[in-house]
Amino acid sequence: MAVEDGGVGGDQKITVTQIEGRGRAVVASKPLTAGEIILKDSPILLYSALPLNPHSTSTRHHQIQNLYCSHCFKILSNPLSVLPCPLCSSTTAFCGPTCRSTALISSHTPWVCQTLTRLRDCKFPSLHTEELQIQARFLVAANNLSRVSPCDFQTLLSLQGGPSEDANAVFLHSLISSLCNGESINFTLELTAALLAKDKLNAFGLMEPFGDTGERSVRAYGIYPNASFFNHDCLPNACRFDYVDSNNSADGSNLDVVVRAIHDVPQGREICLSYFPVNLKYSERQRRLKEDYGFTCTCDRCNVEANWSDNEEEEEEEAMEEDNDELMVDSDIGVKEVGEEEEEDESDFPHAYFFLRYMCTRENCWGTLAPLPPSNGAPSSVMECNVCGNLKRNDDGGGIDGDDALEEE
Ligand SMILES: C[S@@+](CC[C@H](N)C(=O)[O-])C[C@H]1O[C@@H](n2cnc3c(N)ncnc32)[C@H](O)[C@@H]1O
Repeated sequence: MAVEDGGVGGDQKITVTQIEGRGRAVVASKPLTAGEIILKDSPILLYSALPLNPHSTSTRHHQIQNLYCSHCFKILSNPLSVLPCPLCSSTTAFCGPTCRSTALISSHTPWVCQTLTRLRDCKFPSLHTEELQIQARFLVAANNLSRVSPCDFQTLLSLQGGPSEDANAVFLHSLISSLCNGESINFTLELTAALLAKDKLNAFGLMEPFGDTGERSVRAYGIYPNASFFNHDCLPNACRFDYVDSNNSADGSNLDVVVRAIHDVPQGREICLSYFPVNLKYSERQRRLKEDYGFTCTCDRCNVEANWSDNEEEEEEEAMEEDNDELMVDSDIGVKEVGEEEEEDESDFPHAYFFLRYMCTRENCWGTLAPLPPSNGAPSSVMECNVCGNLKRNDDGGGIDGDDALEEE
């Protein structure tokens, strides 16, 4: 394992290392305590997850159009301070003068404004899929980045993902080139395809607040160059938080992502995130990792579950849906009530402990729990869910009781 550089973001808690078969990987350069902040990272590029023409897709999108600041992506809570874009006022709004003036020279330049308006107005039926519209938004943002911040654009180019045959790239490349009438910089088809691949492999979704329906929808996508180095594990030892609506937007820090250790991590251990909710079953995880990220996962959990029968997979899923109170490992049914006999071989389901301790018990949430950051080196006994934000006290006697839920901050 060769160390590529001395640390990420000047923080010597972690190093980026090349691991055969996994590419670049983040490794703990010292022992990390549960809850410790491993990385705070700011985006080099952000774009809305709303389709260009919300009317052409779903009512939900129609309803939430213009609910967010187009620069800092905070909810527009004060209608009196909302300012429209001077050029495309009907589709773009900002939470105040600071976001508007910053956006006009960075994320929403006149070129972006004009190109998005042309894309919205164009009548290509093939642009009527949500996927293409969101990819078009990304390509416009990436093209703009190459003009306003060439250095960040080079960073984007350094991320994982190369050109491949991609029908969407062919269509979007020709569409954006024709709409720009030569005003687009030299984005070749190959570069367009590579950028779309980088977006697919590296973009993080900034999620809508957790709703009662349990539906997880994305508000915006961001490219976080350092957070992009984390590889995937189906039982991660770190998870990612964002605080778009609660943190300060004046300095852009509301858009930062924070990666925290879920439990203690020894020096030299690779630090991994899960690229999706941990409750997905084996076949679904393998399918998504292959189709979306191009690899076959061979993590400890997958190695165990690869030998399970379909029945066992379904039983694990059912077990995770049960109330998690007072459950223990059981090799046949995944989990069992405390007090039942414990004769079975726990190696068949070694990750039951993870679900009991680190999976949010709120209905339909499936978020991951990590302790709050330690204070004076002592680990916190309060766990925070990275999806719904709930705080729960961890009694450390095994298990987290729903009755211990704390008020959300
Ligand atoms: C967000 S990038 C992670 C950093 C990447 N390894 C790099 O070199 O930049 C995602 C890509 O990393 C690789 N990767 C992530 N997790 C992996 C794993 N568990 N096993 C093998 N490859 C993995 C895959 O190529 C995936 O498409």
